[in-house]
Amino acid sequence: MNQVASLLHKRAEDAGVQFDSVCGVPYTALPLATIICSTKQYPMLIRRKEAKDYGTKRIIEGTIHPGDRCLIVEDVVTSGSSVLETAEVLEKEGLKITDAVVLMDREQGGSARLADRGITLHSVISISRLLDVLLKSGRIDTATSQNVERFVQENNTYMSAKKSGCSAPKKGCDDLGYGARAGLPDTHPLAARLLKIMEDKKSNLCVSADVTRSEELLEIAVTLGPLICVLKTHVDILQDFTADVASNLKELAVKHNFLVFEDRKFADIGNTVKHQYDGGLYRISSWAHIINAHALPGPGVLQGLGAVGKPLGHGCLLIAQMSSQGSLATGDYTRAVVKMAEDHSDFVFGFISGSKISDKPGLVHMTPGVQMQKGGDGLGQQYSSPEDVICTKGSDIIIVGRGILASPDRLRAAEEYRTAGWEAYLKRLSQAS
Ligand SMILES: O=c1ccn([C@@H]2O[C@H](COP(=O)(O)O)[C@@H](O)[C@H]2O)c(=O)[nH]1
Repeated sequence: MNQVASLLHKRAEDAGVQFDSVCGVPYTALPLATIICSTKQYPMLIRRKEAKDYGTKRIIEGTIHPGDRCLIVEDVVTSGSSVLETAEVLEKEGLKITDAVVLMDREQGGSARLADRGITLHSVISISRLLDVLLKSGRIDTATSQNVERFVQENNTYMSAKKSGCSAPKKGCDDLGYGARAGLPDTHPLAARLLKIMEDKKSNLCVSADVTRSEELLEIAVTLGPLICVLKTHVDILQDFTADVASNLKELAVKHNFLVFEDRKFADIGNTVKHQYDGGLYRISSWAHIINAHALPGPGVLQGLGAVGKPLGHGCLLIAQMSSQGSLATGDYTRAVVKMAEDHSDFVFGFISGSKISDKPGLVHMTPGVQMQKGGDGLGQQYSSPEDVICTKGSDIIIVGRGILASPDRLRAAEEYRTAGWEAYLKRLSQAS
């Protein structure tokens, strides 16, 4: 208890928090607040959960000086509601509550909810940092860490509270349809074009045309073109690529109104990726509307790619999460990618991610690892269903490869995925309204 109390005090001190008194959230944090006040000589306020029915009948014990700043102390924060309840009681007594300090932030929306109410949350440790430490020291395995990560992402109390309270279409709300998002002033022109295609074609299906012969690639574009919003390629797995393949693909994209996405996953310094995008055998920038990049090298990768792609009106997706088992793109890394995307919104228009990770309605989320049935491919790929990806996880586009390519009737399979993706989107809209 002494160690924890000392860490909490140090956290507040390091953050430069100014306060006149301390109040612990009942009950677990009461002894922590007591130790801080006793060792560091602060006046302590005690919040009763229920007023006594005799004596002073006060709900706050201690000497109250209206206008004083009181620091709230808590052990674990999930939704932030206990901290808020305590803050409300203290504020009614005229105290100012600007900061709270907590041992562990479970990163399920508490910090955002408190920030909405003008309270900054300072945590000694977050759940993602705790997972990193436990994983690195061999105390938990990767699967456990990923399960917890997924649970945290899927149980964000702030996002779901916002969802249920979202009545009118406004920026950041989940009930904005693809078409409405296309028309927002902050939406990147390429994202606007894509969202409009999706609305017009009633399709949030991207087919991943992972084939090794150009003829088959073009055949997929011809047959499935009318059903899809994006055709994704891995040009470097083609055995017989020529410049003609690229120009045929461009023509088919115009004819069937889809965008071409080369899944090149650039991940080098700016100067190198610039050449890889613009030159070489494939001259990717001359035919792909969309490319993607890892954020690992830092913003230089976007400077290099942007120097080529921006003048051409192209756009880039940042890889914030991966569908493969054991992926290291989680937690703090994913959050840093979201920040990088938001800081480079003149070129980055969305993410490769397993779920919706940014509330900015102009950003598009595309999710690979999709098949009708959950499962894997034995080589690390993990599959979720269209319903799960679009409706539950709030992503925008399903990326489907072998779920369609391995079918004896690719057209029928693509239509099934298009329908499943679109119905999941309509269900999401109806739940939000
Ligand atoms: O995290 C990622 C990023 C990219 N992919 C790519 O998507 C397709 C998926 O193909 P399936 O046949 O549907 O498994 C493939 O081109 C991957 O390179 C991904 O799967 N996961």
